[in-house]
Amino acid sequence: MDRILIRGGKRLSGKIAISGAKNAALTLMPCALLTDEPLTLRNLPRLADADGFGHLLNELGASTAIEGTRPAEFGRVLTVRATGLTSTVAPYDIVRKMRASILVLGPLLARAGEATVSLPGGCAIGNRPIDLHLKALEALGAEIELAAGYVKATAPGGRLPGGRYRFPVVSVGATENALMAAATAKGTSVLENAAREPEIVDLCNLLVAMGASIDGIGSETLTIEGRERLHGATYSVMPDRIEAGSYACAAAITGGDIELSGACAADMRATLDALIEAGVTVEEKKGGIRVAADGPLKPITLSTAPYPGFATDMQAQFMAMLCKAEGASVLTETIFENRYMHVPELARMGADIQVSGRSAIVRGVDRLIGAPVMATDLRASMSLILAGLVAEGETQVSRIYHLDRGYERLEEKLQGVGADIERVGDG
Ligand SMILES: CC(=O)N[C@H]1[C@@H](OP(=O)(O)OP(=O)(O)OC[C@H]2O[C@@H](n3ccc(=O)[nH]c3=O)[C@H](O)[C@@H]2O)O[C@H](CO)[C@@H](O)[C@@H]1O
Ligand SMILES: C=C(OP(=O)(O)O)C(=O)O
Repeated sequence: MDRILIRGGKRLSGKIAISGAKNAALTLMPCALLTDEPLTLRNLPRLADADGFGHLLNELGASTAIEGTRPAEFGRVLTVRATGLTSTVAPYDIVRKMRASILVLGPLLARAGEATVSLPGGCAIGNRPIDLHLKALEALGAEIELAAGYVKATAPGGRLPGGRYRFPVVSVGATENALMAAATAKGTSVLENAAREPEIVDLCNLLVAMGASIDGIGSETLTIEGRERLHGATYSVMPDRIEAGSYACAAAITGGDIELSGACAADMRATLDALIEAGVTVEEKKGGIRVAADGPLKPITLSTAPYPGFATDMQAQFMAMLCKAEGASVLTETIFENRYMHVPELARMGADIQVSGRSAIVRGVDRLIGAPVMATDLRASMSLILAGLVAEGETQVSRIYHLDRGYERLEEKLQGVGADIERVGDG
């Protein structure tokens, strides 16, 4: 299996092109199931998860064609044609590898009046239930049965009537499923306490481009007037705010100066505010964001929260960065119960982190030392890369398939700003 080797200690400077967002791409791709016309997505990131989602769409009978596969290109253009569906089943083997597969539930139900999707189960970062996805779909009129590890959802008479649902807690995935299901319902649907993440706004904008009627985009109340049918569209995936935030942490931890080209500051205020609080310079420029650090980092206190709060997907990277702050920081993870798996790996590199329940005290250390470490999930993996960039000696990160799910050509981008990093195989 491939590993990433990093020889730490280089100050990073230069420009990194930010890719299309994984978490947007994986909610835009299932929209192709809502129409028999082609859906073209530009700026699709070259990621294992986007490819995996393409396979799932193929499994359901949609064709997928990708352009822009020249190695030098970052964004790709994907066209999905779901002219006729041949299956409404998302099987266990696909769903267990990629949790985002659950996002075909709403669109299949809307398009075909039925969907059978494997229950995703837990994953390394926590339990991750889907009860709210199911409750929201029931409120829109779906009948739901659970059997043999699968959810079977049906729209009585073939089309959902639509309805009102108030989410008891903010759920990104459940809001996405409900939005897609409501887009072609017979009547009007109202989703209250909906997630407001920029990826939800991206989804709403695509649905509107396909002919949907959605009011309240970007707010916690979404009103969707169901349309008889949606049409095809051409749409660009938004820039990845988590990838941009991760490279911002790379600039900060190495005392570097990086321009994140294509990053959208408005989508990542909480991350930028936290960087500024940690003593990092953040400059919003036309077409990107410059992040630079020339003094010691300051300790900060952070708590993850739904958008516009500080993203859970940035917690691990900040934890690595704060290992180099002068003093003790406190991080609290409120979204997932088990998102501290990077802590023992960072400790192997000399980090001083004490976890107590949902909070972690990170005491800054003078030196991190390179070591063999193991990636456990996507953002945990990135925290190990960040620590490796500043550690003395060599860090070897194994199980990097996690990174390939969410960071397009990571080592190439980091090499481009001066990091000593490479991917090596076992052989
Ligand atoms: C609000 C939030 O930050 N969501 C994050 C979550 O989205 P993702 O869509 O995976 O998770 P949700 O937003 O649905 O989960 C938010 C919270 O609600 C709970 N829950 C969710 C669904 C459900 O049916 N029942 C239930 O109890 C979850 O356990 C969690 O505590 O992980 C993604 C990947 O890391 C992030 O990009 C999202 O920003
Ligand atoms: C955990 C993440 O993604 P997923 O929900 O695809 O596992 C993430 O993007 O940080």
